[in-house]
Amino acid sequence: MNSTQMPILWALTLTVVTALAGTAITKFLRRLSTFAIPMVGAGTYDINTLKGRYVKEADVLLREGYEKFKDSIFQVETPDGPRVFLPRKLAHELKPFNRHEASGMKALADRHIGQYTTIDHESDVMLGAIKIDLNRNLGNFVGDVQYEIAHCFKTQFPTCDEWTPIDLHGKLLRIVAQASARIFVGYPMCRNEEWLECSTKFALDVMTGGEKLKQWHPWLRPIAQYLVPEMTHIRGDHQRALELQWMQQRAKKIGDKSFDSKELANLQMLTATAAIHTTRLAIIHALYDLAARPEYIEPLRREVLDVTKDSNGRLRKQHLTQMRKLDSFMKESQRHNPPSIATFQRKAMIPIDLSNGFHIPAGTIVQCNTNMLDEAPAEWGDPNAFDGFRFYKLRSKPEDTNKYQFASTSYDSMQFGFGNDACPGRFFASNQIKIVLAYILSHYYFKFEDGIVGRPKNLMFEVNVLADPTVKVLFKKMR
Ligand code: HEM
Repeated sequence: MNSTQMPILWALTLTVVTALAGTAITKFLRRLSTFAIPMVGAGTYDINTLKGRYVKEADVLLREGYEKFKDSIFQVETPDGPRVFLPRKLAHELKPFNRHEASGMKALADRHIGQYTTIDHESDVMLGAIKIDLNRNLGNFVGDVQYEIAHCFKTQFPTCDEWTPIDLHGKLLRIVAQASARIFVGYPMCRNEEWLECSTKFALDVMTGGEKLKQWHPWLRPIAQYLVPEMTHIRGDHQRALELQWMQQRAKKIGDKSFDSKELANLQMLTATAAIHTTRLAIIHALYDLAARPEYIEPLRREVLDVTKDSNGRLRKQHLTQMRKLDSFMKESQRHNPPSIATFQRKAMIPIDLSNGFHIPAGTIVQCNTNMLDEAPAEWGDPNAFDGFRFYKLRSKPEDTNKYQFASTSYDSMQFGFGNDACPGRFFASNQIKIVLAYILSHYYFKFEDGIVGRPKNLMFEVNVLADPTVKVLFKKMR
């Protein structure tokens, strides 16, 4: 062997030894992170089958866990290691812990290796921007959002003079991104193609980049991140977001100097990401539910036209409040098609002891099994049926008129999470969804393309519920 080959040999040996040591340590840590609680499917399937099942059919797996272990804690094998699922009732016990003790953001960041994908943020600036700047001004935004949505339909949608198949996933991504940007970054930036592209692609880059980087051993990730193209895209997205102002203004207002402008740009991207994909998906689910149950279309159209009859179609905040049937339909659609079947995810930042004696060590991620439809209160009626006016009827009692709204969270409605750290953007989302649906109901007829019978089955990616992107809905403009 000559002298030039020696360093290569050493490097190779070192890499192999590092990888072997890393694997052994990972296995050891994995054993430590396994809890003395039942594992769904253990004894029936091998570990790889269980991981695969979690990716493709977590809904079936969690149902099995629920039926077998009912009110007890169980764990599920996932590609990231075992995950602890709490029965919904234990959400009450985690509620008193603040975000620095049980953090939803840290749970999300862990899932997508946020230290690399740049989503590891626990930020009062971002929450203030949403809870204060956005939520206190919702009424002022309605007109602008309606205008932007109308502009999008005119410029982005085909004319639909005849029945025209529409790829809702693509079209609504653009519409929701632009309508949200109208408020987040203002006009004319909301029509800036570069911003729209980076705010819509960021989430995908985070998810895909995170999954690719996870294939590398944790010790090699600091270097491997430069080999994953999505990571390069993420850095580019941040650079572009740097030009924007919203978060800078909020940080200035509260005198917070701990964030440099790069981090503020990151928060801007995070907010857009949290807003766009969730809102778009809720609209698609509602449209699929409407196309599958066309008997709801006319009553909802009537409601939209009735509440706006004195304003020439121009929407104001109180009109959205008056759309109670639409609100109910949206909530029922979300009950059947939640964004995730395991909301209320928290990473314990301190050790937490539950009343049943279960000890959650610091660093553990727990989540609640929140989508068992049959756990609904008896007064809600048949829990498994799709009743688009279920919540409209429940609100008819004077004392319940402000309950059961799309954006209300409760122990029985955890689709937006639960407690102090439930989704802060839900009121904004509720308005955006109503404005888009009201626009569609008052301008288009729509139905599924021929051959689609009933409600298309959703797809699962882990605990996330996705609407089938291959389904086309036909649109025809009203005359
Ligand atoms: C239909 C649309 C939406 C759905 C289904 C949704 C759902 C959720 C859920 C389930 C959570 C976790 C809550 C918890 O763990 O308790 C969450 C958190 C969050 N959402 Fe939303 N969301 C939506 C729209 C939005 C919008 C429009 C924004 C921004 C304007 C937004 C910003 C956030 C943020 C910043 C958090 C983290 C909150 C925290 O850690 O305290 N979301 N969302």
